[in-house]
Amino acid sequence: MQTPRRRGLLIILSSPSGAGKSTLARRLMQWDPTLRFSVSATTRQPRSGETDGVEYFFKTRSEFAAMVEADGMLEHAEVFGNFYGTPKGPVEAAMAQGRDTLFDIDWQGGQQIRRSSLAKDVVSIFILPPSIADLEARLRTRAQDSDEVIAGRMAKSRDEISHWGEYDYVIINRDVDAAEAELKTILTAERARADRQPSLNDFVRGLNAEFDAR
Ligand SMILES: Nc1nc2c(ncn2[C@@H]2O[C@H](COP(=O)(O)OP(=O)(O)O)[C@@H](O)[C@H]2O)c(=O)[nH]1
Ligand SMILES: Nc1ncnc2c1ncn2[C@@H]1O[C@H](COP(=O)(O)OP(=O)(O)O)[C@@H](O)[C@H]1O
Repeated sequence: MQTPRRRGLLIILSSPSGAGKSTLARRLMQWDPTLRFSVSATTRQPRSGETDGVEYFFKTRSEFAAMVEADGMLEHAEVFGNFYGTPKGPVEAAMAQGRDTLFDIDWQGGQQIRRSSLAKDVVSIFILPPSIADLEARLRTRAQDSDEVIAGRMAKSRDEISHWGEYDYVIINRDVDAAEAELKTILTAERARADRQPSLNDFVRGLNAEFDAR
């Protein structure tokens, strides 16, 4: 029988809207196709270019409520007047297979997962913009949201940023290539740490057997 692999890690990315989480998540997925992106359910309207089941599962409010009611969400929260949540089944399946999952969720979701029984498998990373002027410029150049929606996201960004200290790592996304490199370094180190655990357990079991035999 094969030695069981370690459980998959839960890699949580949070940031104020426009700081660059989706861009960095996309780059990380290209770098490592074995990484699984957690596709959230949301009640917000799709943006142009978004496909149901790829960026999000787009749901009506009643469909979303039914998923919560059926205990189908690992975490869920209201963000910018819409509901967002992480379907639980695929995360549990990936963890059991030893596959790491990447989450693009807000601080409320990050906090719920860190406070759950899965906390020890979490690696959490907060992405900061280099400045608030840059943050606003990025939301505008993304050109996906109306002025009103952008103003709403800017108004919430201070609150989101105030949670940076709850995360394991913080990356300032000044240059996107540098931020990507930092993210890969974090992931590589955290994986090495998680990977050695099963073999170390076996090794220390061996040392204890040696004690017992003395
Ligand atoms: N708690 C929680 N937050 C989510 C989830 N999915 C997305 N979000 C967050 O909801 C916020 C808005 O996401 P979105 O509408 O895609 O806008 P964007 O971040 O500006 O691209 C972001 O902070 C996301 O990280 C989820 O499943 N749970
Ligand atoms: N380091 C960076 N420098 C300049 N623009 C960036 C940088 N990182 C991301 N962007 C751009 O900023 C916009 C917002 O990024 P996005 O990844 O959609 O943010 P979020 O998912 O956090 O809302 C996008 O147009 C993206 O191409």
